Amino acid sequence: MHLLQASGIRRKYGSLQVLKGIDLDVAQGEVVAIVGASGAGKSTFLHILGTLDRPEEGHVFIENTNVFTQKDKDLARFRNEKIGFIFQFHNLLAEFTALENACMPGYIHGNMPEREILKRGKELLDLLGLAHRMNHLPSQLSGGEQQRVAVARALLNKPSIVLADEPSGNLDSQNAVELHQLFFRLRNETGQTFVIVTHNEDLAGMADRRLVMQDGLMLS
Ligand SMILES: Nc1ncnc2c1ncn2[C@@H]1O[C@H](COP(=O)(O)OP(=O)(O)OP(=O)(O)O)[C@@H](O)[C@H]1O
Repeated sequence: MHLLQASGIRRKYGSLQVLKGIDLDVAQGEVVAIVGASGAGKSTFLHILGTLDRPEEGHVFIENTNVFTQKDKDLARFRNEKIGFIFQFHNLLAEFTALENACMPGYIHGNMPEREILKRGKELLDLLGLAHRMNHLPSQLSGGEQQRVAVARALLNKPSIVLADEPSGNLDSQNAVELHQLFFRLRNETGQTFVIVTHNEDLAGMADRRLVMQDGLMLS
């Protein structure tokens, strides 16, 4: 059984058929990269995998849950618990420290005692080489450090899967390489599963599978 199974995903905006029937199976512990020309539909597909958007047709199963049969409220809870997101622009909250930002999904989730949330946040920031930056505000961190805080935030609730959309798109090449290595380290050490949309061919080449999207279809 796959960790994630998407089948027959179709989505249109107005008369534009952006996704034309896409299937994707992802195994536990896999790192899958999706590449393709601008406008191919990669972000639209990733948003659907992340339950941020609903398809017109098709199904997504994550850990055996048929996600879109859930009501919006249940889906929001499921998303917070099971899915970690990393975007090109990290969207850290400017008035909160690195630690507070990393802990945010734990506070939203509301199931873990605060002590445990803080413990997990500190452990993750430590793992990501940010032990000495926990009490800094985002504005006091470099771009690479900010993106690593976003990675810690994505991992806080121990998600089943992390979805990343151009995660290194805003980083210089050195920081990009470090971030990419971090993904594989997390996979190797914790079995974390990733689906990553990227234009970065070095990252795509390192992935277990490099899939190509074109005009709303998955080519390989
Ligand atoms: N909310 C929206 N309303 C209307 N059209 C949209 C919307 N979101 C995306 N589109 C269109 O859908 C198509 C696919 O967009 P998408 O962002 O999924 O592509 P992409 O492959 O991720 O591109 P890029 O590599 O440039 O990020 C594009 O033609 C885009 O203009």
